[in-house]
Amino acid sequence: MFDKSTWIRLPRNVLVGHGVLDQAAEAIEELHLRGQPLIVTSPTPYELAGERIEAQFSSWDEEPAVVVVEDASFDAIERVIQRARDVDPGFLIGLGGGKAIDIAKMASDDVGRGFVSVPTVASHDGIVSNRGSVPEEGTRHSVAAEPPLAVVADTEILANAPWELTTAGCADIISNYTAVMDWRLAYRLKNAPYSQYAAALSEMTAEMLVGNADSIRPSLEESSWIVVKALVSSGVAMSIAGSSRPASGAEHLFSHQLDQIAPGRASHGHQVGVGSIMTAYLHGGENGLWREIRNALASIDAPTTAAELDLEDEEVIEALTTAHEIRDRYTILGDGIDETAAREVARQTDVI
Ligand SMILES: NC(=O)C1=CN([C@@H]2O[C@H](COP(=O)(O)OP(=O)(O)OC[C@H]3O[C@@H](n4cnc5c(N)ncnc54)[C@H](OP(=O)(O)O)[C@@H]3O)[C@@H](O)[C@H]2O)C=CC1
Ligand SMILES: O=C(CO)COP(=O)(O)O
Ligand SMILES: [Zn+2]
Repeated sequence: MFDKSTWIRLPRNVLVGHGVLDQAAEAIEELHLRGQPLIVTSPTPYELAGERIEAQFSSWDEEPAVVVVEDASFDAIERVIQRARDVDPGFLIGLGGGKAIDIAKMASDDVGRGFVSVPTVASHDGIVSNRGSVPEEGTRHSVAAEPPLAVVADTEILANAPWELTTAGCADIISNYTAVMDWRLAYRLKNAPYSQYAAALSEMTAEMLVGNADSIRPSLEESSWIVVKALVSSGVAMSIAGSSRPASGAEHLFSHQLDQIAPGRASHGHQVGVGSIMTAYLHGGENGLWREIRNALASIDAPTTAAELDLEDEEVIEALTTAHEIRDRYTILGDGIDETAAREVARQTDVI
């Protein structure tokens, strides 16, 4: 068996636009995928788009099987894997937000079938990436998985999704600035594996999103288009790198730690956005990029303070001082930031 860890695996058909949901089966057929589809979804996306997807397979030999998951958990993945073993599908379709898509992604890996991502929210770059992430007992397990074979992102549906989910997706992209800074630091100081192409793509994606921030407005379909393209691009950067490094640095460690300290309080994207303000400050000090990041987040209505994340100041300090323990990934936090320094950075950046 060859070592596939260095292969670059990307989605082949990426459909982004108004009404493309109705082209899902065509995009799938074009990939020569055969057999019964297994749709993995959650309640709201199923209600919004389930019938339209199912109808497209009515002329196929076998109509789709459907499994609706309520929560993102290992139990839910196990249930989907069991269903997939019973159904023996040709491929899986993840229809929904990060919950349904991650579960479809991880189950498809387990049963050795491809999967197609049909996002109904643009909440983070997991909807197109080669990473799966499932919360369990207050922690989050981030694992390597296969990226989707195709992505079908209907901007009409995405534009009608709750605005906070779209701003979370934007913030996840804006955080690429600091992720790349951390990655370069780790490359220089620790000789961490580094890809110039992936870093440049990730940075450019954040720049383009910030450059288009004025066009990112609630219920404006163009906004969803800009955000999804950025999420796809970020996912591609991760696939080129073979890791989440281009899109996940200390700001993500901070967010993962918050998921343990204050589970369910704020979304992934919003947490990494605030983390990015503080880690940019640590990288650049007074005159750094942190103000630009904060202004970009504020301009798209994303949180920039602990209070806007519904967090106590002390929870932010605890997450900052313990974030380096989350995983073996060198960042600007080094082997840990002490409490006085954490308080200083959070105060200087107006996070607390
Ligand atoms: N792979 C990765 O790299 C990453 C993965 N994640 C994972 O992703 C998950 C979080 O993703 P997120 O997308 O926020 O969560 P969900 O999939 O839970 O979606 C968020 C909410 O939006 C609802 N919803 C979905 N689509 C629509 C729509 N079009 N209109 C109105 N409501 C809608 C869902 O309803 P309902 O529950 O009824 O279906 C849910 O209440 C977590 O499991 C997290 O661990 C997070 C970051 C990165
Ligand atoms: O959220 C991600 C990138 O935006 C994935 O990163 P992690 O590997 O830290 O879960
Ligand atoms: Zn992220």
